[in-house]
Amino acid sequence: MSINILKENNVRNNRLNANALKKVKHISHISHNNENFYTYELIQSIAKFLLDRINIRPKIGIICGSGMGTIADSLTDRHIFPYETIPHFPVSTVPGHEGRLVFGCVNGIPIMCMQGRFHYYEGYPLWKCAMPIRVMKLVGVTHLLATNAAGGLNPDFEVGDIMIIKDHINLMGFAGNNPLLGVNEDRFGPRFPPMNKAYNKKLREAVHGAAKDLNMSSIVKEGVYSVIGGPNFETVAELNMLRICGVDAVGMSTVHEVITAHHCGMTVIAFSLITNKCVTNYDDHSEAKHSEVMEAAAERAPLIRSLVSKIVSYIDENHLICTDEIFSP
Ligand SMILES: O=P(O)(O)O[C@H]1O[C@H](CO)[C@@H](O)[C@H]1O
Ligand SMILES: Nc1nc2[nH]cnc2c(=O)[nH]1
Repeated sequence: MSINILKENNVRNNRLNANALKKVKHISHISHNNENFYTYELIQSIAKFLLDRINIRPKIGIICGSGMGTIADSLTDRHIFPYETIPHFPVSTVPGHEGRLVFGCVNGIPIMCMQGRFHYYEGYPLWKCAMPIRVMKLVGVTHLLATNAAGGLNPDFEVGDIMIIKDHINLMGFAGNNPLLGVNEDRFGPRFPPMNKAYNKKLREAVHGAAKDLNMSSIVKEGVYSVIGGPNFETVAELNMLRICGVDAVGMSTVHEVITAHHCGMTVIAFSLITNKCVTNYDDHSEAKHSEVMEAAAERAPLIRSLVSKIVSYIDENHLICTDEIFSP
């Protein structure tokens, strides 16, 4: 090929790339649901809105699962933001999710707590459900503690057990639905984040240690969580399929938050409260009910608060000094 043809090809390619980039720039603000993605600057403005109104600078974020809002109620020196008062925030629509961001302290350690999370089945795309995690990141949070209520699929699990999540199966991701959809924002993290170390091993061990101190080791298990989109609970056949795939507990949340947190370099620990045993045979006439999920959560509330308090102290004592991973916007 002559030098001239090569030059012409280069010019044409550059023009095509420029056009493609323009297009991508245009669509980068449009989601599959034809709504705006949150830009980095918008998330920054939400973080600033919050930081301008509080005195503490939390490094630990907590998400309260269904019926576990008392974790937030037990914080001291609270500053509460109902979601509807925060610019660009979605609102909570699920019973057992109060819908407030609560800043406060556990054992004197500053915390940013979501008293109520967002679920896909509420009609929000996953990137919107997970947006508060990015707000946490820009507020300065380095460690995320996510809790949820889940159905126990492992036959050894009982109602009231706590399952430390060691891994997940992102069923919604299999179908192409992911909180990281859209043009990647490099200031948060890489386009293709690995997920094999999403649930921090050291913190998982620390939770076992905390459970031992609290004399509750017999109810603390470890396992794989899987997310379905909801809002219906699973069929018998679906549950049997999930069990064959190695799932120990099933729910409708958390995975989008964990992916988003891990993507932006946060250290993650998560646990499920087993609020019901999954119905895996046709002769069992019991049915999953949200009211029972909430009752089981209320019953375990004091133990969960004690466990959370121990985990927070552990993170404070052992992890926050390690600042090399901390991201600066
Ligand atoms: O995962 P969290 O928010 O704890 O809630 C769980 O409980 C609800 C069903 O009872 C679903 O939303 C499920 O995901
Ligand atoms: N998907 C799902 N979510 C839950 N949340 C609490 N229990 C359950 C359950 O059995 N299935």
